Amino acid sequence: MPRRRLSERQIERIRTIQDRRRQRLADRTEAVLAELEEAPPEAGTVVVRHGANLAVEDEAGKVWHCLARQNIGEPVCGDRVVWQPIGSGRGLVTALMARRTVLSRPDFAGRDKPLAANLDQLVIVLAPRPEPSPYLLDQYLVAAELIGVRALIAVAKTDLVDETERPAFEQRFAHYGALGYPLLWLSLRRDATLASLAAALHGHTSILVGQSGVGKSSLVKALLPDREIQIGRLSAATGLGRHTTSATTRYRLADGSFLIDSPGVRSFRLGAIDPADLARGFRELASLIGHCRFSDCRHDREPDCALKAAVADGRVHPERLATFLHLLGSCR
Ligand SMILES: Nc1nc2c(ncn2[C@@H]2O[C@H](COP(=O)(O)OP(=O)(O)OP(=O)(O)O)[C@@H](O)[C@H]2O)c(=O)[nH]1
Ligand SMILES: [Zn+2]
Repeated sequence: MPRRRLSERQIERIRTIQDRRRQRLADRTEAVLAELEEAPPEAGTVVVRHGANLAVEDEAGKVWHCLARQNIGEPVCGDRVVWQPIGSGRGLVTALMARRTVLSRPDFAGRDKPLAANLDQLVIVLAPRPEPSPYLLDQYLVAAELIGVRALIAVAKTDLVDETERPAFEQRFAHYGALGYPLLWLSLRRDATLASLAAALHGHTSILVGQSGVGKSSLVKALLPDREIQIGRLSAATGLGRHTTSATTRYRLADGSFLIDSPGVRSFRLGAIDPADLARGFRELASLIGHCRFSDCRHDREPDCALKAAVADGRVHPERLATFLHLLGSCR
């Protein structure tokens, strides 16, 4: 079919429509820019991210629905940002401040993907059931050491242990206390106030991690009785909807401390790490590395191994060395 040429009049009309559109866009951009110039940049914290949308809390505690400028990197929950209001309760994030700490998880392609920033405490939850795994606990501790955050061991559901078995059960974790990791014994059945845990969270931005079934959700529920209200406030301020609740979110605890919650992060595992980094992850081993007779000691059957000597005289718990060697094996 031959192509029909547009008449002069039709072309003129299309031009006019395009011009008008262009003008409207220019006016709007100018209005946004004018407002940007008027409103000084402010600091804020990302409470939750949903795709390109961010809920940013300003220094006065008000939440703004923001978009981020494209060239500034990817802000995540907990990030400190510079932003400016751009009218109708919305804001534009113009810069990402340096992160003090960041918790990442490898994505499907094995690349580290940041999940939460600026947290300062990892609360590792375990329980009598499911059976605690020292190997998993050590991996979380290594992660905390490498990220540079405090680690706290919270043993939940302790009511499941008989009084007679209790000393032996507690003894299994005593060496972690000796390493300087605080140990908390919790039971929602016996003491739902969680006073000791609340005290340990005071002044920190914490995150709960641990294997499925140890009671993390129950602890979060008890710590955040107003979680639904906080979610409602966030979605009202941002219009992002309640489906954002499955995203990593920073909640405010009763005393003003923060708890970052994300179902996905709760069971994160240690990603691939460098052997040198691995040694930094074990407090008691870091200073022993390099003191074996052989520089390439595998800490296995070699004579004069500093690590095995430390286990033999009780300075290092055998389970800790076993985890270290197991993880070292997977580094190679
Ligand atoms: N006996 C006892 N059971 C508890 C306690 N706290 C939680 N539970 C139970 O333990 C089970 C697991 O608790 P959750 O809070 O769902 O565990 P979770 O770690 O969040 O599990 P995932 O969501 O799979 O990661 C539930 O049946 C809880 O009711 C407690 O203090 N004592
Ligand atoms: Zn050695």
